Amino acid sequence: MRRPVIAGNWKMHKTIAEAVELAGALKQAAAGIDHADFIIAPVFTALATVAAELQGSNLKLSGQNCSDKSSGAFTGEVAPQMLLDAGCSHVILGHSERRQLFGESNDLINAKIRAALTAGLRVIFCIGETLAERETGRMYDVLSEQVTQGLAGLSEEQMDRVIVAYEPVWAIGTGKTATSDQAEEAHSFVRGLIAGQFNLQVSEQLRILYGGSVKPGNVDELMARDNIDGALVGGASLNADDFIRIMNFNGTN
Ligand SMILES: O=C[C@H](O)COP(=O)(O)O
Repeated sequence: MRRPVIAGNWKMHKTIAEAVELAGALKQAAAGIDHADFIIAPVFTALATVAAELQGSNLKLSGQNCSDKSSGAFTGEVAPQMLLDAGCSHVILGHSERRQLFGESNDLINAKIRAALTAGLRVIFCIGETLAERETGRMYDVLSEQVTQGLAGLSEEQMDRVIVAYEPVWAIGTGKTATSDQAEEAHSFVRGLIAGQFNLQVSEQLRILYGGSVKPGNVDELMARDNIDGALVGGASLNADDFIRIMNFNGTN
């Protein structure tokens, strides 16, 4: 049985004060629920302050990105060790916005994943096809490349600290969610890839989250599917009521 994960990616939103207020509300809500792991990913500048707010909470803290280097003359970068230092247990890597807007390649994402795992972080590794890739029948090739190259060289022990998030790019921030059938099909394909690249046990233990316009109104249906182990939520994670409803999903698989 895989323990579900509900993660909120706050992207480039919220001041430190706003982040602490939202984290405080979520901390209170999370205290009463034990059916999943809960993770929030505020902006870098709010991490340490939010970490202090989350003391004693079952809500975990994540960075939204990190460098593949541990220190040095890399202006504007943040090392994995620095995320740990700020109170993070997780980091999101390979998000489609990083791939598309900042030109991150599968190789760079692989280097970041290795660096993050070596430092002791857990990784939420994002993959997903664009609409053009889906419509031209390249979806499976794209997912296959992202998984194979992104997770190249990782050990079984390291895979224990990796969560995959399948986020079809066409569903992110568009209000257009993949149907639960489309998501289940992609998740099942990804689990098969992991079985081939590692082994059956690693693939059975891997938690695969769905991301892309997850809302209070569709989370239960998604969470009810066999291969959907959680959600990576963008827009709806910025509102306490919406995210608390998502944390309280009803689906069973
Ligand atoms: O990381 C989260 C995803 O990009 C989903 O964002 P969204 O829920 O706003 O579609």
